[in-house]
This record gives sequence, structure tokens and C-alpha cells, in this order.
Amino acid sequence: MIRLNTSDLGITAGRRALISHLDWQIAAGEFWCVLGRNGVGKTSLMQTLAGLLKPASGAIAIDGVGLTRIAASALAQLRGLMPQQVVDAFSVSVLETVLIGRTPYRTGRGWDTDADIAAARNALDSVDLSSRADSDILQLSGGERQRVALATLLVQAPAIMLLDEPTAHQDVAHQLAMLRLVRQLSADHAVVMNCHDINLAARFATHVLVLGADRHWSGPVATVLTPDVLESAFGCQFSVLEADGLRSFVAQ
Ligand SMILES: Nc1ncnc2c1ncn2[C@@H]1O[C@H](COP(=O)(O)OP(=O)(O)OP(=O)(O)O)[C@@H](O)[C@H]1O
Repeated sequence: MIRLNTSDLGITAGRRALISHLDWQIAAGEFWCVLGRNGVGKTSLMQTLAGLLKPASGAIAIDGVGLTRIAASALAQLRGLMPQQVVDAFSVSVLETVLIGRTPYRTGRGWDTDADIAAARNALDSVDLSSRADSDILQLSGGERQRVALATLLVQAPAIMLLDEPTAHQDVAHQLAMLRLVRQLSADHAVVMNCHDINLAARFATHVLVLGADRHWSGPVATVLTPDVLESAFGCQFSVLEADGLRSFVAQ
């Protein structure tokens, strides 16, 4: 089932066209990884898909309904964005930070229910932070703070999950754990993730969108993720290594 689609989408930065004529369908059960050089427009695309930036042209729809026609409260249950960076303004516990993800579901006076707190503790456990529930959010490391952002997205539980470089601050073990978790989620969610690690994309994603300077390539990993496409997008050559059942790309 297609959850998110773009038609003839165009995104600009000032007068510069970043993405043009993007027709894209993302279904539940798909894990899309967006790849491309610095500044090509990955974060701009993610923010536009989330409805935080207005596209220069074209349209975005969730379940066939134009993004701009969906009320904010409904949109918050349909799609969630894990941003590249989060700035915390004041001291609050890690658990309370994760509970912010339950905001779209609050009713009445808006207190946290026992179920909300259980969901938040469970999400912290999923990202290996259960022991930090009572810590001050301002005292976490960069990688820990990034995993709190993922836990917040988990309790928001939107059908469409947008992740902007979620592994950027993770050590190698947490990168793998995070990607396994995201792949598991993609079984019944539509997932789009920006990533700089081509080999994590090759290993975990089902589909890739590769953004080049003036064109893009999209489709299943096995057909789109090729040395030719990567060379066109990144401007350097790639060779392929096969080992332990994994296909890896080495930039030359
Ligand atoms: N608020 C803004 N005003 C003007 N230009 C912007 C703004 N935000 C981003 N840009 C420009 O848009 C372009 C795309 O930025 P974006 O952050 O989407 O790239 P990216 O592919 O995510 O890059 P990276 O891999 O470095 O994270 C960049 O050239 C950037 O300078």
C-alpha cells in the first residue's frame, strides 16, 4: 500500500533548483535510503516530505490526500521526522523528552498515562538507553541524544517514519543495532532515511533514491545501487567487494 507519494516535486534553495520532477511512491514495508553529496538536498527533501518546507512545485500526498489538506494533529500521527540535530533549551529528564512523542495522542488534561510511560520506557530500552531514563537531557552525549530522538519517534509511532542521518553520531555497534531496529520497523511502516553510508544502505535498505546534481535514480537496491550510478552521483569511482554474503562499495 502506497503511503507517501510525490508528483513532479520540485525543491529549491533560494533560486537554486535542488530537486526537480521527482515522482516517487513509498509503500509500507519499504525502507528507502536517500543518498547523495553534501548540499544536494537530502535534508531539504526530508523537511519537505514532513510538511515543514513548502515545495517550489509539484505535490506530496499521504494515502492520496494532499499534505496541505491534512490537519496538524492528524499529520502528527501519520508522519514523524527524526531530525539531524536537536537543540535542547533546558533541563528535563530523558523520559520526559521521549514522552513529547505522545503529544498527538493526548486527550483531556494531557497528562501522561501509564501506557504512555510504559511506551516511553520500552522505546528507551529499544535504543539501549533504559538506564538513562532519569538523566538530564542536557548531560547526554551526542550519540545518546540522537538515540533519544529515535525513541521519541518510536512513541510517536507514525505510519511514515522520516529519519535524517540517524546514524551520524553512532558508534559502529549502535549503527548496526539502529539499522536492525529501523529495518524491523519498516516491515509495517513506510521508512525514508537519509544516510551517507552507502554500505549501510546496501545492507539494510530495500530501495534507494540517489540524488545527483541534476538528476536522480530511484528503485530497489539491487538494481539502482550500482558503481555507475554512484559515480554519476558522487563524482568518484567505485569498486564492488563481495564478502560474507554482503555487497560493499569502495570509493576509489
Ligand atoms: N535556509 C536555507 N536558506 C538557503 N539555503 C539553504 C537553506 N537551508 C539549506 N540551504 C541550502 O540548500 C542546499 C541543500 O541543503 P541540504 O541541507 O538539504 O543538503 P544535504 O544534502 O542534506 O546536505 P548534507 O549531506 O551536507 O547534510 C545547500 O546548498 C544549503 O546551503
